[in-house]
Amino acid sequence: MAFLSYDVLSVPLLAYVIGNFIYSTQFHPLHEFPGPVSAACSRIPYWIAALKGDSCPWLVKLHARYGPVVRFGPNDLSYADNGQAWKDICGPETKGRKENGQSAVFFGPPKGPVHSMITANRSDHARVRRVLAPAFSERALRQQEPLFNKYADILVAALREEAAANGEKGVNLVQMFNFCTFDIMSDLTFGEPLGLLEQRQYTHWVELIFKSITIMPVVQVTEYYPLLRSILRLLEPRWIRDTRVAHFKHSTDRVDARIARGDRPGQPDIWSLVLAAGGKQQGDRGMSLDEMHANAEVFMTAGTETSATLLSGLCYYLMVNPDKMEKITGEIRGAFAKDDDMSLEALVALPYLNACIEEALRVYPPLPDLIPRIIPEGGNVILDKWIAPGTYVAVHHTASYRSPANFKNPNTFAPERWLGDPEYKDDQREAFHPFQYGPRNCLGQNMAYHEMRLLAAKVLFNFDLELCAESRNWTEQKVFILWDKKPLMCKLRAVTK
Ligand code: HEM
Repeated sequence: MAFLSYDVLSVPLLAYVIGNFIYSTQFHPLHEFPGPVSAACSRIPYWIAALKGDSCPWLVKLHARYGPVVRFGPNDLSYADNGQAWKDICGPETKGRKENGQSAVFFGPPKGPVHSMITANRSDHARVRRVLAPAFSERALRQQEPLFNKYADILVAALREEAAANGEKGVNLVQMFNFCTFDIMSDLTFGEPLGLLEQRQYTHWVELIFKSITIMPVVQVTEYYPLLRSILRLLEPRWIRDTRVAHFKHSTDRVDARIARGDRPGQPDIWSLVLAAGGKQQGDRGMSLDEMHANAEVFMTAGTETSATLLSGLCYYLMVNPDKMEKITGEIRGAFAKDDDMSLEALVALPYLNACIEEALRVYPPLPDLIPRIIPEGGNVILDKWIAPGTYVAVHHTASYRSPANFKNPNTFAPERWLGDPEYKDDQREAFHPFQYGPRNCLGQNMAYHEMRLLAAKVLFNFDLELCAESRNWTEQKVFILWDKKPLMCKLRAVTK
């Protein structure tokens, strides 16, 4: 009897496996694209890598083996070409071509009643982006300069205290940069800091932001399989739902309080610039209060950890490349007599600082993996090949930036490649888009550059940095959408001027 039931179950299962194998590898619209057979038949190999935090090196290896286009799941293509794929995948809608959509599976369901700009449909995205743009313009950044300076100075003072208190034990730079970028963004989004630099510890709310990012692959698995999603939603313990609601409410309450308080004279934040430009109108010219809530959450995740990651990576690569460290500190310390001289404008003019930031974005991009788009109805052409609707397509950041076909000596930290060094004349710069490409690229890109220049310059102006032995292999990290960063321990010695 047991033998019979075994047969009853195993025969259809075997038929499914064989049928799926034949369809996936011979008849599926993507069957001609190279990649592992197991990945063509099932998304499970990708999920295993993603859940272990290994999807990034897994995809880099697949590109090294199969070339610039890899089929890494039944409906999934990853690209690492010399730049055209960015245009074909993330470029704007044109007359004959629809925009590829954002993936709801990748980003998960909205936290509140409406979508943030990240997952909004094309027309809502364009409207919200237009409304928010004045708060991220060069003009706005100049008005916000005193705020950036204030936190940069608090960071330097906090580092001085930590260095004095910890001596040879070292200071965790990852944490200090996170404290600073969260304080800055909270001031810009809620009109008040979180006080992290002051208290030198994360609040529960910030810890939950980090946790919600690391569980993203789990959310993605459940979003990918609708039945699994429905079952898990039914089984979800009440406390998880309550925590999610409370977390979102924490930021909506803060936005509401900020709006009720009104503007702080002479201290423009994001909302004062948006509201001054007529932002909070209903209809097609403004954004609703729900949208303000949803996008405040985005600013607090997209605009904090990313810049802190780059700054940590930059310091690490400089510490392990003493010749580059000497050049950059020479440039910064030679250009300014005192901290107050470091204006955002003056820092734009430092070539080596800017080249080091660019190179750190290449070797340690804050979003190292891929952000997929979905091919819309009717299909789209990518790299001269028609791709069927419903396919997930993405450019892989790390595979593109570490490809020897795109960058000479790809694993070497060489800021000189951004300064016209003839050795790097054949580098494929069009492949490099750490802030993504097209109408949904990073809205905060200019802000990020100014912030990173300022914080890097202030730290390197005031301190000599030395890597602690325990952080020697710091870049060996897992990736759960973002780098799962270990502490970056380093000894700081105040520079005497
Ligand atoms: C080194 C620092 C940063 C990096 C590498 C970075 C990277 C990115 C990337 C790759 C995207 C595209 C995501 C997608 O395809 O959906 C993005 C979007 C975005 N980023 Fe950044 N970002 C950084 C800093 C910032 C900062 C400081 C802000 C300020 C608030 C910010 C705000 C945003 C926003 C609002 C979006 C969504 C744009 C849209 O959907 O139109 N980012 N960022």
